[in-house]
Amino acid sequence: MFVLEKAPAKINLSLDVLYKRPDNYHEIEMVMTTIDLADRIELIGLDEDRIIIESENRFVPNDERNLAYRAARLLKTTLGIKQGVKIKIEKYIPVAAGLAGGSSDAAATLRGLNRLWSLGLTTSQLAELGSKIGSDVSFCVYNSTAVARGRGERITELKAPPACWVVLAKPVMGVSTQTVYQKLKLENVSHPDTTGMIEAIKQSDYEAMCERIGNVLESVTLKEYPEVLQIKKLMEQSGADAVLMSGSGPTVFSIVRQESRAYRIYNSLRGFCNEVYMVRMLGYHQNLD
Ligand SMILES: C[C@](O)(CO)[C@H](O)COP(=O)(O)OP(=O)(O)OC[C@H]1O[C@@H](n2ccc(N)nc2=O)[C@H](O)[C@@H]1O
Ligand SMILES: Nc1ncnc2c1ncn2[C@@H]1O[C@H](COP(=O)(O)OP(=O)(O)OP(=O)(O)O)[C@@H](O)[C@H]1O
Repeated sequence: MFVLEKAPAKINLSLDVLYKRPDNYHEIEMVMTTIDLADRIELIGLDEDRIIIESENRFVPNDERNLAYRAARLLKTTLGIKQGVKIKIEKYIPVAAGLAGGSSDAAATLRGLNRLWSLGLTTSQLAELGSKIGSDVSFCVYNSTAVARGRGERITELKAPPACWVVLAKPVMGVSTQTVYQKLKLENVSHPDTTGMIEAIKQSDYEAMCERIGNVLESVTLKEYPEVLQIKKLMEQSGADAVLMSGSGPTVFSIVRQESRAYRIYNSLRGFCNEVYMVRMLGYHQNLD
């Protein structure tokens, strides 16, 4: 028996940090959506009681450090499951990019094992389990558009954003999420209008969505890494409707309505950056231009 699951990347349309909590996490409020850039997860049932990770990507650990491994182990220990699983990860999402690749693999593993082992868990039960693996995993379990609060685990789903193209560029270095949060100085940041962003999505108001885009973590990463700032400026000059860094970075994305303009940005970035992608926000397959 085997099942296949798609594990899409996320982007943050807005990311606000409200305060630092006593547990050393930050209380956040962010609007996220999934994009059509996805890893492919294959789960193959094993009779023996073990978890095997297979991945060709040299940046992805194939032991218990892998978030997909942790997801399988968590389900097994929580529910006392004695069967094993081989988890094959075909990696397409860049690693340590601010696109929640590992979290999405963990979430896809939770969804897929729920099917493979006929566990009958609800999405909210899977999301609650996912929060024990990482702050972004709950959102990734829902696999849609949502507001995330708390440390990222309190999810309220939203309708899909207005149709558009997303061009992403990832500079070569990876960024440590923990270090970015540690270096954040909240007194110096301008906070995004989260309520306005939620309203723009509810109204399917593309212009308002573009105006309300914002990420307080840019104040750290753009300062520490001039390459990221340079990509952001290039995208702005190339005629994007909105440009933002995703998560703690270093990936920067442009939002554009017209396919022809998305291609222009994609082509102009390819000269500067090895990893450039042009995708749609998920859920839109027609009437884009
Ligand atoms: C930057 C984002 O990706 C935005 O979606 C998330 O906030 C981070 O999600 P994540 O990578 O799943 O985060 P975790 O693996 O839970 O935490 C990594 C580290 O980031 C910091 N962290 C994370 C989430 C949060 N709300 N406050 C934090 O301060 C903590 O130092 C933590 O040790
Ligand atoms: N399945 C996985 N895919 C990618 N990286 C993984 C995976 N499991 C564990 N990791 C480890 O997690 C680290 C961060 O990887 P990931 O691609 O999830 O970062 P990210 O996109 O910046 O995450 P986030 O946006 O949630 O902060 C990697 O350096 C890698 O060692």
